[in-house]
Amino acid sequence: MTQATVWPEGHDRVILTEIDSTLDEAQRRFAQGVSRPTWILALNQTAARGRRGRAWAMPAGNFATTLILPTGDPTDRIALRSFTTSLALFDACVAATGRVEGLTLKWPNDVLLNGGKLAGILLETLQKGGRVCGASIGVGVNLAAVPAIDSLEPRAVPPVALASVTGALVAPEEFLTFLAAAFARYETQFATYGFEPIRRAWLDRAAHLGNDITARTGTSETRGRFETIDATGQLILTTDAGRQAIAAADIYF
Ligand SMILES: O=C(O)CCCC[C@@H]1SC[C@@H]2NC(=O)N[C@@H]21
Repeated sequence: MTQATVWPEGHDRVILTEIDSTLDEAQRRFAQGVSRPTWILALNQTAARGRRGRAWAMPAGNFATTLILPTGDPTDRIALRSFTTSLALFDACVAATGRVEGLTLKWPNDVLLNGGKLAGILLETLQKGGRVCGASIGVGVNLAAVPAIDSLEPRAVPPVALASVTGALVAPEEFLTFLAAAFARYETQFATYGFEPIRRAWLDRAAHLGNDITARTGTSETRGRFETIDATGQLILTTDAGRQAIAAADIYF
């Protein structure tokens, strides 16, 4: 069962049949002048990318969007949108399916369903004249199908599709409204109360909090107990060498 949701006031949307990557399209459109939050939804992408230079495969029926978010915020505050977006994505999945069972968040911003990767986020900054003046937030969700399994890296969380686990067949256009509405709510909360309530909400939904996990940065690995995330969104691990704050890494359970 889905709940009625309205498109958020002040946000624009563009729906494209096909594009190389919605992140690239966001850069192009921002360069031409975009002053309001603008969601670019593509029904197919021919050159989509994921975190750390990986390709992102998009079977038919899956969800791909990039939000152009014009903002004068400094880059450390822009980076925290990674957490507001993952919370919004979590809520959009609940709204689309009517269930919360099995949904968790993996640092920094993946959404897991029954331990499999349902959705990922890639956040980049937007610049004009060498000055950062916005974010492009790319979101991919396996709504209908999982990408080919041969593209999976060793130890990576296997992909999972919303339709096969929950039975919910959600159109990308419908999912976009759930996501945009939830994002607008978190954006208001963030602007009003700062990061702390976002941080707590994120931790409430965190996968493997309190367990030993491995953080891989380039070629080095750190294993420790996943204690929390700090006020800047860094991952805090308690390791044999003491407490460590990690700004960017891939996580393995
Ligand atoms: O590696 C990840 O987990 C992030 C995946 C982000 C994929 C989305 S799909 C829409 C947007 N356009 C892209 O080229 N990538 C992002």
